[in-house]
Amino acid sequence: MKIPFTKMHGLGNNYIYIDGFETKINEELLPQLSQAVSDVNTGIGSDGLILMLPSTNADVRMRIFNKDGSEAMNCGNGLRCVAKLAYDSGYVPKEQFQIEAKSGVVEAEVVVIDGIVEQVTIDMGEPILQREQIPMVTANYTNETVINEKFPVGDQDLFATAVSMGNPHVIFYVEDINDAPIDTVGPEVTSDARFPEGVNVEFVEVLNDHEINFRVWERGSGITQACGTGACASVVASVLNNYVKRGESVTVHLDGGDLTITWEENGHVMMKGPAVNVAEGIYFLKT
Ligand SMILES: N[C@H](CCC[C@H](N)C(=O)O)C(=O)O
Repeated sequence: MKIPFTKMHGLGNNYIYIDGFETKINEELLPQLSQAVSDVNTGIGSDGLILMLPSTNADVRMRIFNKDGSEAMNCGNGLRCVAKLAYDSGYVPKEQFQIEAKSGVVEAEVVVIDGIVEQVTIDMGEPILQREQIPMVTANYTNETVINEKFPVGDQDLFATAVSMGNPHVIFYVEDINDAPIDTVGPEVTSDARFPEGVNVEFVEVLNDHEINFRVWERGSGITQACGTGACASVVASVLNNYVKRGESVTVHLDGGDLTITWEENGHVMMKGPAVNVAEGIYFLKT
């Protein structure tokens, strides 16, 4: 089966995008298709697979699968690229529209310069802070939320802040992002039993009250160049820990570049950043 695709990235967080309006794929094949296309040796090479699909609740729908084939509830970089793809494809001939993710419907706005979508703003909605909804399970806890809570990992006492953007994130603060134990703590915590659905693991260095450095070990994909939902969760966590201010924009420096995130006074988290086309092609699915 020949499958047309577009490879796109948001700050280096790259996915294989399939236009589900044109190409119909048996959805039972999607997890293994994500694994196959993500493989840099035998596939195309990516952090996973994203489908742009018709929606009855919004202008378009996004489904996102990680490199390991697991389906995720949300993807910030993916939403920006789906917005670009939907606008460029002509399916959504307007600059403000809605996208349905598994976690819910978000508002998107594309910034078009000389006919090209360069930047996209997504209203990511409200973060989820109640530990049982993250979900995070811990014995005899006292607070409903998880803010700078002792979180033993091996023989280390780390301190965790947990936030969901529809998908689960745990944030650890470090003195220097270059020393973040991403290769050890990342894989260990992402499948920790205290997170029954797994978790995206973020490390944050606070530079000042409007700038943070950020690295991520993503659930289902490992280290990526950027994580949009993770950047949103990290700004929320930084407000909760009094490092940055509610209602003020924060520049998040990720491996792949910068995102501008604001946790607005109305409770919504706004994310602004680029979406880039890399290539178009045909993938030969062996069935
Ligand atoms: N690995 C994530 C999904 C991708 C999120 C990330 N790429 C983003 O831009 O938000 C999860 O399993 O929840």
